Amino acid sequence: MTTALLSVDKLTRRFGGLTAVNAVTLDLHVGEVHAVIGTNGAGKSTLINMLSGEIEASEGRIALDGVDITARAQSRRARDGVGRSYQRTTIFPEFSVHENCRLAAQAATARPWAIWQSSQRCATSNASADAALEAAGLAAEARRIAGTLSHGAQRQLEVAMCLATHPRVLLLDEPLAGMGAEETDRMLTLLARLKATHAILLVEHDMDAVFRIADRITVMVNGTVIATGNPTEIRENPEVRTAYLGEEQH
Ligand SMILES: Nc1ncnc2c1ncn2[C@@H]1O[C@H](COP(=O)(O)OP(=O)(O)OP(=O)(O)O)[C@@H](O)[C@H]1O
Repeated sequence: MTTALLSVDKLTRRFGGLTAVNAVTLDLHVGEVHAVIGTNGAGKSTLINMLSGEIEASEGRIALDGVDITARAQSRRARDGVGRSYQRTTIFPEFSVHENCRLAAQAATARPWAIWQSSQRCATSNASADAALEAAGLAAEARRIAGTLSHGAQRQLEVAMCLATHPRVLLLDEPLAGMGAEETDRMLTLLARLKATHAILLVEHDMDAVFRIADRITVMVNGTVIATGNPTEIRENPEVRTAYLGEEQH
């Protein structure tokens, strides 16, 4: 097993009297898709929001490459290589596919005001956008207006926008939501390719897809991890079957 790229140790988040995430510990490795599953309100989005830096942890530690980043702001974490996608689509529909990626690349730089420079002069951002679209399988759509893409291709574009920021860790919040079978297949193929060079955390409700793509699965119930293991271990775990998969314990 490789050394973890992102280590999460006893991460906790309270909202008043509610403990949304309770002492969660997990590791993300390059070469692995690590899925986090759980029923509605289990704390999955809150966990991702803490890892990306959108909300602060109440307790616990997040380390990237062994360096404590718990107190770092979201913008700094993004520059350090922690990228995320969102549950809802965040593209600019009236801009081209390429422009969306270029803007994402520029926004992630240490000089965000460069966003006002002529796009032609932003050679680095253009190159990042080209590479991200290639990696996400969208190079042929670069000139299309983003809003005219299919729903599945728009979710692919969101992954491309994330890739344009040169992340090493990908935090993906329900990337398969609303997708048909063919679009799901395309996204899973993309994730299988990306995991060779990234550590991927996948929050997803589509259990068929999770069990197809995940190398490791963490199961959360009411903010607490009740099991972590490979798909076979999780499928056979009696506690998981009772608490989450809705089956009686035999
Ligand atoms: N900003 C907030 N203020 C108060 N409570 C919150 C806040 N954000 C989340 N919660 C609560 O924390 C708990 C965990 O929510 P969270 O959205 O992380 O769950 P989830 O597993 O992502 O659910 P879903 O699958 O429905 O997206 C829920 O009880 C939710 O109501």
